Amino acid sequence: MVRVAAGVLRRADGAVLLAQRPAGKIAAGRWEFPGGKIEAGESPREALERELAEEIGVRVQSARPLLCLRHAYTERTVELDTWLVEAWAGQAEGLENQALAWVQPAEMESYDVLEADGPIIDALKLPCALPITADRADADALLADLLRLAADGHRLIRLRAPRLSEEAYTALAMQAGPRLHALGSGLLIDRWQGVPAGTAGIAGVHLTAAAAQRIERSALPDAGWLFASCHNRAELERACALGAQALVIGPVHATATHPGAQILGLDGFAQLAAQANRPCYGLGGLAVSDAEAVFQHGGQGVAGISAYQHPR
Ligand SMILES: Nc1nc2c([nH]c(=O)n2[C@H]2C[C@H](O)[C@@H](COP(=O)(O)OP(=O)(O)OP(=O)(O)O)O2)c(=O)[nH]1
Ligand SMILES: [Mg+2]
Repeated sequence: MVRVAAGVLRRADGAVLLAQRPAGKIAAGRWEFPGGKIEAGESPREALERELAEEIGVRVQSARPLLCLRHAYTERTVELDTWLVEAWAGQAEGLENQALAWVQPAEMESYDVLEADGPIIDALKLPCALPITADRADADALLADLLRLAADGHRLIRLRAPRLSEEAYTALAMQAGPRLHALGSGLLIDRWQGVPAGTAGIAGVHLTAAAAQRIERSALPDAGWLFASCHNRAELERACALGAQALVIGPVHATATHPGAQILGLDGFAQLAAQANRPCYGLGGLAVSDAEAVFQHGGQGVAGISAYQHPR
């Protein structure tokens, strides 16, 4: 297995740096995040700093883990340890004659990026915060919660409302979606069958672990995000087999909402996330201020109900 460290330089406007692999290397002409093989005795972070200096002439000033994933190409398996770099010194230039491009994550479809990088692009498109609605029986109160979360700047909100009937849930999703969309936000819903495809503000589907067990892949919508919850290795494998693009893994810590559940701890979370090869949110007893610890354990960010109940 080839271990690789790669850096995602991200500017304040959200654009990230892609480099085109130069002639003479494997997959020449395809786009990638600058980086290269980790040498013997080097940590991933050291390799990142060396590769970015060698390939694009920048000195890393601050970086945090973004996503670590494995991908099997036909001749080799790579482990890509990617880092989000938001502060660096120097102007990026292609020191190995590679073309460079600053690209918004939403516009990467027009670049022929290496196959392994799909989940990295997902990680860049997805927010770090995933608020989940509190367990309420009143649809109007849920709508007010959704609008407040969107006004707080949340781009993606999980509508969890097990106490609503199927009808009430569907009506709420169809009413809230367009209003959230107008605020730059969107919903992940778990009862989508009655919601017309293409409804504004419906960003995707979230499968509970129980739903992921029983659903057929062919019953899933073919547009939008697919998220799934998991609590252990078997559920994680099921979610990945269904093609979930992002996972919500928990409980990381004890929570009042799910007493009696098997607590993973941050280390248990990290072990599962390391198997996932896609963005993973930690859920359960985490606060917004735990995001950094979640990043350090290989996660995308913090999912939660109480974490986001007060304005940030
Ligand atoms: N840098 C980088 N490599 C990637 C990405 N995605 C991906 O599959 N890879 C693969 C391609 C290569 O097989 C491997 C990186 O090796 P490399 O050829 O860039 O290694 P290097 O910079 O040390 O170059 P070399 O001197 O050994 O040729 O990882 C990516 O986004 N960035
Ligand atoms: Mg390289």
